[in-house]
Amino acid sequence: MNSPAPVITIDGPSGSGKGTVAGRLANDLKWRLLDSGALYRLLAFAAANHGVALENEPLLSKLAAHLDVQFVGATNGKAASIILEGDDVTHSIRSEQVAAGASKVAALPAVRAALLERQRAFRELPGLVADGRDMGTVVFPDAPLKIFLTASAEERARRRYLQLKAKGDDVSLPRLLKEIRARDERDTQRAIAPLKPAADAIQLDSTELSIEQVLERIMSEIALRDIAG
Ligand SMILES: Nc1ncnc2c1ncn2[C@@H]1O[C@H](COP(=O)(O)OP(=O)(O)O)[C@@H](O)[C@H]1O
Ligand SMILES: Nc1ccn([C@H]2C[C@H](O)[C@@H](COP(=O)(O)OP(=O)(O)O)O2)c(=O)n1
Repeated sequence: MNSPAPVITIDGPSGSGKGTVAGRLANDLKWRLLDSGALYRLLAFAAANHGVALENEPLLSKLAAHLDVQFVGATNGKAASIILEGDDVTHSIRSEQVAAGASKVAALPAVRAALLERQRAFRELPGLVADGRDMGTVVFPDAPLKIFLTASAEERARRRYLQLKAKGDDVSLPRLLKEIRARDERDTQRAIAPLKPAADAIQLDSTELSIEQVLERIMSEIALRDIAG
């Protein structure tokens, strides 16, 4: 039997650098990229469009199963654009309001079940880099390399502040810190697939590391395991 495509999972809380690092790795390795958080964001966004309450588990899981989404130009690195039901939502799903909604719908077991196979379908040769909360624990438990990326809440809020400000958003640092803490709490305390490191994950605290230093550490783990050809 052929062995499955290798997967590198990068899990961790908001602002730890998962998306940036996953995108860079996928680009360098020429592997596929799964931004699993985008799926939960898209669902929260679609729910708002269709007037579906964020607590309505049966309807949300139906919506999740039939989510009409295209990741355009996503051969490697980040998707150039994300199209939901024909509309370009690449930027609109990145607000903290949508993120809070994503964190709410993500706590519903039927929603997670509806999105599971869609996520696993991203696993293709030569390999996949997957970022999220439960990539190493639930979606790809057999991944040969699992990273759990963290940073202090203050540093993560500071990074998000700079990121949103650079986009021209009207943001407040104390409010972002509060929102990040609320999301951390919801994501770590939920009963299903909570945010936590897999038993075999390598934990990296990026508070005092640059993006390049985080990448170097991960590249050395890849080399140790000989998983990227
Ligand atoms: N190690 C780091 N040092 C400084 N800034 C970082 C670091 N990692 C990521 N960033 C920046 O922080 C912001 C959030 O990073 P992102 O990758 O979106 O985090 P996540 O996907 O974990 O929420 C981005 O603007 C990114 O450039
Ligand atoms: N694998 C995943 C990915 C995201 N989620 C949920 C929980 C998160 O707070 C939201 C948004 O995730 P996303 O990774 O886009 O958020 P950040 O970029 O880290 O701020 O979705 C999840 O439950 N499981």
